[in-house]
Amino acid sequence: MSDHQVGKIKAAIVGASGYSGEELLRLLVRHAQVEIVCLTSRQYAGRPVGDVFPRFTGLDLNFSSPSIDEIAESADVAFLALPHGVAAEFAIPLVEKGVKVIDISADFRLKSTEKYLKYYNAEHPAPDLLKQAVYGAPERRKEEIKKANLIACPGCYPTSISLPLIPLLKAKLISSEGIICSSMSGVSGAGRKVDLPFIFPECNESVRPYAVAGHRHLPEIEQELAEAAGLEDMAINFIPHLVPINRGIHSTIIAKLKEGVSADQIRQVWNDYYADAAFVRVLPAGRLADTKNVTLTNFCEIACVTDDHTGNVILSSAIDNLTKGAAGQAVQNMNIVFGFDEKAALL
Ligand SMILES: NC(=O)C1=CN([C@@H]2O[C@H](COP(=O)(O)OP(=O)(O)OC[C@H]3O[C@@H](n4cnc5c(N)ncnc54)[C@H](OP(=O)(O)O)[C@@H]3O)[C@@H](O)[C@H]2O)C=CC1
Ligand SMILES: CC(=O)N[C@@H](CCC(=O)OP(=O)(O)O)C(=O)O
Repeated sequence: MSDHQVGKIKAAIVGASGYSGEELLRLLVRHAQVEIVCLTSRQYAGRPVGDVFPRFTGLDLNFSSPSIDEIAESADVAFLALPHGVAAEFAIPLVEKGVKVIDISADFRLKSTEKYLKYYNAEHPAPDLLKQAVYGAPERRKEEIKKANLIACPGCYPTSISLPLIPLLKAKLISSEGIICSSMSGVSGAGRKVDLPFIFPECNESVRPYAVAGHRHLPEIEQELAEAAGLEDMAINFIPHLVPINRGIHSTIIAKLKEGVSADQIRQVWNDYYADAAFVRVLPAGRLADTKNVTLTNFCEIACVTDDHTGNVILSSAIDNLTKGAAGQAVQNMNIVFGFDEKAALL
């Protein structure tokens, strides 16, 4: 048994004044084995957390300016809820100083630095560290996560798309060609900032696609699907939409079924693959995924309908972008790294 299993571990939330940071705080304050020692924000440094997030009024914690030395001195684990590019600047010294880093940004998700350059319009900020990073999908990388010093939490859209598709690609129930993913995200996915396209009158009463055929999550989704299919590369269509809800992602995925595969077989393969998964809910025939059933939870719901007319299967998945799509998955990863109950603070 490691020391961590007997006492509380000390956690820092770097970028605690954003939406993912707020969600990390919501989850970690109720974690019996975690003490929050540091919450960073440049704008709100010195202010009590309840000033910024009134729901935490009375919690005896203040924001502080981000300082790598202070984080390294006080914390066993640091959650990076920072913009991509900035996260790597913190990850490099923190990993070096022996802090476990759980990164919610996209900096360490892509194995290919060429793809990072193409989709993030920047040279990869830490190519050497990238080799150490483990893609933190608990349903398929638990053993690697246990040993990791740096975890790259999957993106929100990739989580909602990979969870239903990966078991079907592995079992070869669907073709790896011609997959179409149409996803809808709530506005909190864009972060806690004032930006014209995301203010209320611009998004309310509106449903709009964006970044079609070039969204930065496309290479991440393709990377994970190709690995499951045993291929070097894969190409899919991914069409994200912004919808006027605060939280939640729903993905509708269309794939060509292999001859004779039934919806019951798909559910059986999912149930087998996810038999030990704490947060994947396979829905029975007749039900489709609904964001309202996963809001403020770490669950991903998955469901399917086969279409005899086209020979396609239609998959439906739902997550909360801030929980399973960000902070919840990060806490799940922390639980695995430190040997806690994987569900701690998440049920
Ligand atoms: N929102 C979502 O649904 C999801 C977000 N993510 C990822 O998580 C990360 C955070 O996202 P989100 O919470 O939405 O973002 P927000 O914009 O809501 O918050 C960003 C946080 O980072 C801090 N910050 C920004 N720039 C710097 C900097 N240069 N140095 C130090 N701190 C900085 C901000 O605080 P301050 O300015 O006060 O310092 C704030 O606390 C991003 O990489 C995002 O892509 C991942 C999955 C889902
Ligand atoms: C609605 C919205 O804008 N969503 C964001 C994705 C959410 C996010 O922060 O993406 P990561 O998981 O990569 O961090 C976007 O499309 O860029």
